[in-house]
Amino acid sequence: MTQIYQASCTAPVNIATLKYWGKRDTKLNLPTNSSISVTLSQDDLRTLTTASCSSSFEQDTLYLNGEPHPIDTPRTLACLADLRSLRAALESKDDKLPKLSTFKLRIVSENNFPTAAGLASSAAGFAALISAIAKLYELPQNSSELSMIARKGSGSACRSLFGGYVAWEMGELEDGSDSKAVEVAPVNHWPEMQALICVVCDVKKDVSSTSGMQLTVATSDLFQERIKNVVPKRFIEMKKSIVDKDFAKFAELTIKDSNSFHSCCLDSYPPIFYMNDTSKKIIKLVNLLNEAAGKIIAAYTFDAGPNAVIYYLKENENQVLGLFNKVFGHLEGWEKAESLKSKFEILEKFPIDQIESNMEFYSQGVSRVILTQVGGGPKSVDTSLLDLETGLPKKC
Ligand SMILES: Nc1ncnc2c1ncn2[C@@H]1O[C@H](COP(=O)(O)OP(=O)(O)OP(=O)(O)O)[C@@H](O)[C@H]1O
Ligand SMILES: C[C@@](O)(CCOP(=O)(O)OP(=O)(O)O)CC(=O)O
Repeated sequence: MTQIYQASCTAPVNIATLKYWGKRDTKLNLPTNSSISVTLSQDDLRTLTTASCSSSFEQDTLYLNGEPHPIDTPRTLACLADLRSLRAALESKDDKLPKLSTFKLRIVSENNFPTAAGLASSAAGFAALISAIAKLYELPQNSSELSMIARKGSGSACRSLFGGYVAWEMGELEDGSDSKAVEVAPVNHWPEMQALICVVCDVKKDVSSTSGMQLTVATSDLFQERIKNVVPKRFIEMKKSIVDKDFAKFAELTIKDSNSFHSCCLDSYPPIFYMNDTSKKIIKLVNLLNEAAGKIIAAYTFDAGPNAVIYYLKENENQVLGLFNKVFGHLEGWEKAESLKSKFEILEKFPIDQIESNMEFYSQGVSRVILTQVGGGPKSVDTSLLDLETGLPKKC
């Protein structure tokens, strides 16, 4: 039987605290502003990808969650072309290397969370795909270099090449060779960062990020102010807040940036709405919580959809989860917090009567919660999703 070469990697989801919104080059996914994100733990949300190649494979194929998935999209093809050309360069220098760059690829991938549900599956998906192929090809490129390939798959995917706190530097060059992800701080610099995700029940968004940001770039005046004057300053301040582990500052900037991004969506013509009434209820709960605490202990942020991600520190877990468990405690996702529940509390100054008397209203609209935290970057793993006997995805 012809030899099958294979390698597997996992990669995380990242949720931006300073949003990427707008492209200056749609083909290369070059952004109009720099952005910052927190990488979330792969214990809770991760993609596992096995990349394989063989001279016996007749075409490039991708299986996602057990089903064949299109691989011939311009973005995926751009990623594969870059990786193959880096491998070809190695092969041209060393005759002994097998000519993997000429073989067709078979990629098998699984997300352990809902795909295309506004939970950044494309970011984890492209980061895992690039990491697994780079491992298969034994490429020497570092994470920043690989992030530039992931960026061509999906802009935000470039930040999933790192763990911890990550910046995507927008760069200036036309060929995108300076538009890459870099580490702001590793997980262990500020491991106390937690994230509560409220998955809001909704149909698939009707305006994709890609088309939404193009509409904003073309029509929003507010957006010009955002990229010229707001984000450049915020980028520096947010990096500093991470280095200083200044949660109040980090949280304020995160909240303001989510608001600014959604304002630009509303200012687009015709307007784009990603948040819904449930999202607004969650914003209200976070605001009331921070007011009751007398300082910012929780920061909400929303991507191009209604799901809320709430960042908070471990030291405020009982107060933050106490409130959200009160409202959404009936939902799936609290199993992880079982041992903490006895310590959950409602802050004395929190107007809980207001919420309790309207509980039906507040508790509706969320389908599940995910409790997670800051986590590490892509990992090389031995687990393979490929059945070497059949050359097909393993049956789970
Ligand atoms: N594991 C994966 N491997 C390769 N591609 C993937 C993988 N997971 C997701 N994708 C690609 O990303 C697409 C989903 O991206 P989409 O932007 O619609 O949703 P999302 O990333 O989950 O949500 P959002 O971008 O709003 O956070 C999938 O249809 C698929 O093409
Ligand atoms: C709101 C965002 O989540 C937008 C993400 O946009 P994508 O990275 O999904 O867009 P493409 O580059 O077109 O694939 C903000 C962010 O993650 O920074």
